[in-house]
Amino acid sequence: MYDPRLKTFVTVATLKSFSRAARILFLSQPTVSLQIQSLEEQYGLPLLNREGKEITLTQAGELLYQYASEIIGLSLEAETEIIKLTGRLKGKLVIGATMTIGEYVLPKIVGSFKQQYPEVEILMEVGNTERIVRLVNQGRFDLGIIEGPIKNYHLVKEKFMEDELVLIVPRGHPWTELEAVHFEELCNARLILREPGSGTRQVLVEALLSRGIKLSQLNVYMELGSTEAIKAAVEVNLGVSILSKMAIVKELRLGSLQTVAIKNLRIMRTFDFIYQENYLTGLAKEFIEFCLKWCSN
Ligand SMILES: O=S([O-])[O-]
Repeated sequence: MYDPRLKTFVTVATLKSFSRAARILFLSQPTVSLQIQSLEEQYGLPLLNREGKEITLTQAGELLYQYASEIIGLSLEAETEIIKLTGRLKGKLVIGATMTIGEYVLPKIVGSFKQQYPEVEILMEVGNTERIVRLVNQGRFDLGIIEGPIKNYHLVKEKFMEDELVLIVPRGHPWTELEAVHFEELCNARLILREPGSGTRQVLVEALLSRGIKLSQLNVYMELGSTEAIKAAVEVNLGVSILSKMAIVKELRLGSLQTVAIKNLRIMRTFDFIYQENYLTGLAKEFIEFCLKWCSN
């Protein structure tokens, strides 16, 4: 077990804020300040520059940051090895998952993980990619699982599985007669999209950009922050949408939604695990392995 002041120091340095670190660590702000102060007294040098708007690391702080991150990482590694030795997983795992993953992929996996490891408590929060990435970076989750690109954050990303975004239309829509719809037709159709910040939307935007098309050239009729709401809107013919194949399995089976190919455009993406470097807990590591095995079966 490492000195808990190191975790506090690394959290303050990462978030550049005492108050945010206090919130994440469930400590009061005076406790966070006292812990940093006692480290500074121990080393006899200031670790943080507090002048100006942002907290930055001093030279001693930079050094300690590197060592502290390694110490914490090694401690988590030791935890993983000991878990393997005992073969008994227990504890709490806090996951942040994006919508498609949290609502359509993880429930089954979490269910069988719980069956195998009943002593593990799993807490899962669902949000869009932007939110999950931000909260993983703040240390709020042990593990994030996302469906869009990471922007402006230094986090470890590991591939979970492949996914495809598909064009969905309501039952009986004239496009279902076509082999594939031309892009020009799609540009004129009423499109129902996920909100900005969602991976689903970002992946679509990037796929369009790679073909020289801007989102503004499409007729975006509605933006909804929920996959279920989008499916319901398409079912009642308010427009068409582009969603993950994983999210429409039930509707395809029931026939309430249908997919249509887009000529010369296939939108593939990956779902990815994300976590802070050196901060992967033993439980999170086991969960990643479990998910990968589950998918390969
Ligand atoms: O929930 S998403 O699409 O980031």
